[in-house]
Amino acid sequence: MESKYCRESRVIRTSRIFPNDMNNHNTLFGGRLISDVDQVASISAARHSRRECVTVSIDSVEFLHPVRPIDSVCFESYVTWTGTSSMEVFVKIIAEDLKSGECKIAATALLTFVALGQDKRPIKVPSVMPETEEEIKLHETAPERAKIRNQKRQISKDLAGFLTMKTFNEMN
Ligand SMILES: CCCCCCCCCCCCCCCC(=O)SCCNC(=O)CCNC(=O)[C@H](O)C(C)(C)COP(=O)(O)OP(=O)(O)OC[C@H]1O[C@@H](n2cnc3c(N)ncnc32)[C@H](O)[C@@H]1OP(=O)(O)O
Repeated sequence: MESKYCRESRVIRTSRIFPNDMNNHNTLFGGRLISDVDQVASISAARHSRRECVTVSIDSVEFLHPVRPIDSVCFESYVTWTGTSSMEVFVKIIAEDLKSGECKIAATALLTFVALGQDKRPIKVPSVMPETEEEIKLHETAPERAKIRNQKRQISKDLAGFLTMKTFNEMN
């Protein structure tokens, strides 16, 4: 299977902030930002695999600076690394003060998507060829993050096996 460059899965989307997107601190609501991150990242996963993709894990979201009503917000995402059917997607969120032009990295996120075949089961995806310094850094450090993800997944599975539906069943 052929490999693909990070730039082939790159998505860039810039938006304004509207009153409905704000929290009670008058800054961008974190949940709103995560929803947009998932949307943008899912397009990168689809561009890389040209398959239907599902989010299996939002691995990290770091809120570094609040986004204010005067800012525009730019999402940049691309696939950094792939396993067999899984793809790690990095998202960088840049806030631009539209009055002064000052730009800040407001947040970063890493997500994992899985490509599905016609049978809705995981299917193999192309590997990644990084080119820029940032892409190379993210690509080289990805196997270690994948190892941690798999450990966390096992812990979550073990916990799910232990959880009870008792309260839910009693209340419904
Ligand atoms: C081309 C265009 C088409 C257009 C078409 C139109 C459709 C337009 C739809 C738009 C869509 C928008 C995108 C929204 C995205 C959602 O909103 S998706 C909704 C939320 N997500 C879900 O519901 C996913 C639920 N999970 C699942 O269904 C199953 O876990 C899956 C994905 C089928 C995988 O099944 P499984 O039995 O767990 O498979 P398994 O072989 O164990 O693992 C497969 C891979 O997934 C990885 N993995 C699984 N779980 C995890 C986890 N929790 N953490 C990390 N890695 C994991 C494994 O490590 C493995 O990786 P590889 O070694 O293959 O690289």
